[in-house]
Amino acid sequence: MASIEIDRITKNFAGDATGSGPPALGGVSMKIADGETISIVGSSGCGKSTLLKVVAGLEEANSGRVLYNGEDMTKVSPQKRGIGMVFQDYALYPSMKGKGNLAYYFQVNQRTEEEATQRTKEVAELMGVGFDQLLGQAPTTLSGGEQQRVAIARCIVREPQLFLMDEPICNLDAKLRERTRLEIKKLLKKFGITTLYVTHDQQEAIFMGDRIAVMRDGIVEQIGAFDDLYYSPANLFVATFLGTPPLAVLPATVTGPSIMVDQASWPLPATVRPVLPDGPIRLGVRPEGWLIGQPGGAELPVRQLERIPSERVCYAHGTLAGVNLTVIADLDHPQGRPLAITPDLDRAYFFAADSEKPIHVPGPLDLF
Ligand SMILES: Nc1ncnc2c1ncn2[C@@H]1O[C@H](COP(=O)(O)OP(=O)(O)OP(=O)(O)O)[C@@H](O)[C@H]1O
Repeated sequence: MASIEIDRITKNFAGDATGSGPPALGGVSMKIADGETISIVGSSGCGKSTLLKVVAGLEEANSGRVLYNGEDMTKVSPQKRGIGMVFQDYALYPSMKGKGNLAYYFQVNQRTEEEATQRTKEVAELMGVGFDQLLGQAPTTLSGGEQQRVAIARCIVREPQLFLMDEPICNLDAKLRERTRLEIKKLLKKFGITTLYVTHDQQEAIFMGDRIAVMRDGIVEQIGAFDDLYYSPANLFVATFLGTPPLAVLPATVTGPSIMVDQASWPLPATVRPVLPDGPIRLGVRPEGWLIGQPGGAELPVRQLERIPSERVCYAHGTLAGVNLTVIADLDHPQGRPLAITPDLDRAYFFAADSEKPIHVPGPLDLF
C-alpha cells in the first residue's frame, strides 16, 4: 500500500511544445493518502488520462515528480511500480480462462499455488454471486462487462500498492455498472488500495471517491469531499461542473438590500447582504434551491417536465432572464402551467459579474 504525492507535474505533448495550445498537464499537484480513493472528473481532453499515465510511468512528465511513499518514481519503470491498471478496453490474456488470468501473476513471480488459490477465492467471493462461473470461462466467451470484471479482479489479486482506473465500467449497462462499482469499492476498502479513479459519471465519482478532483485544461481546479466542492466551490467552473441538473447562473443586480433578476426583486438575507457589492452580479441557484409558489416569485414558463417517479418529483425545465434552468416541482405539476419561483437566497451562490471568483457560497449545509 502506498501514499502518493503528485508534485507539480507538467506535460506537453510534441504538438503542444511550441505553445500552440495549453499543456496537457499544467502543474498538477495532489497528495493521496494510503488507502484513499480519489475520483478525477473534468471535461473531455482536460488531462485525466495523461495524469494517470504519468503516475503509472507510461508517459514521461516534462517537469515535476511522482512519489510513492515518499520515494521519487521518476527512474522506476512502470513494471516495477506495483500498480494495477484497468482501462476501458483492458484486454485479458485470451488463451487463458478467467482463473488462469488471475493466477498468472503468481506463476511468473514464483509465488505458491496455495497463495494464488487462496487469494483468487477471496477476491472471487467479494466479486459476488456468479463470479466463480466467469473464472471457468475463456475471455472470448465472456461479454465485455464480464471481461472487465475479471480484469478488475486480476488487478486486485496482485495486491497493487496503487490502483489506476480509467473509466473502467463505462462500457457496462446501467444495472451492471451499479453492481460493479459496488464490487470495486468493496474490494478497494477491504484491501485498502490507494486509487485514482477517472470517470465522466458524477454519481460514480461521488460513490467511489473519498475525495474528488475537478480538472480543467490540465489544472486541478479543486480537490475535496463532494460536499466541499458542491457547497463551497472554489470558482464558477467547479460550481457549474458538479451537480445534475447543473447550477443555473443568472445575471442579477444588487441594489442595497435587494437583488433583482429580470423583473423580480427579492430581499437579501442579513448573512449575505453585507458582503455583496452594489451593481451587477451573477446569482447561482441549484435545482433544489428554488422555492415554489411564494408571493413575489418570478414566473417561469415550463418548457418541459421530466418526471422522476422514484424521487416523487419532477424536473421542470424553463428559461428565466435568458438562462435555461431546472427547478424541482411536484410530480403531478400540470403540463403547461408556469411556476412562481423564488431563489432560496440562504442557499444561493454569488459570483462577480466579470470573474469566476465566488463572493459568497452557502458552505456545507446543516442537513439534519
Ligand atoms: N499521445 C498524445 N499525443 C499528443 N497529444 C495527446 C496525447 N495524449 C493526449 N494528448 C492531448 O492531451 C490532452 C489531454 O488528453 P487526455 O487524454 O489526458 O484527456 P482526458 O481528460 O483523459 O480526456 P477524455 O475524458 O476524453 O478521455 C488532450 O488535448 C489530448 O489531445
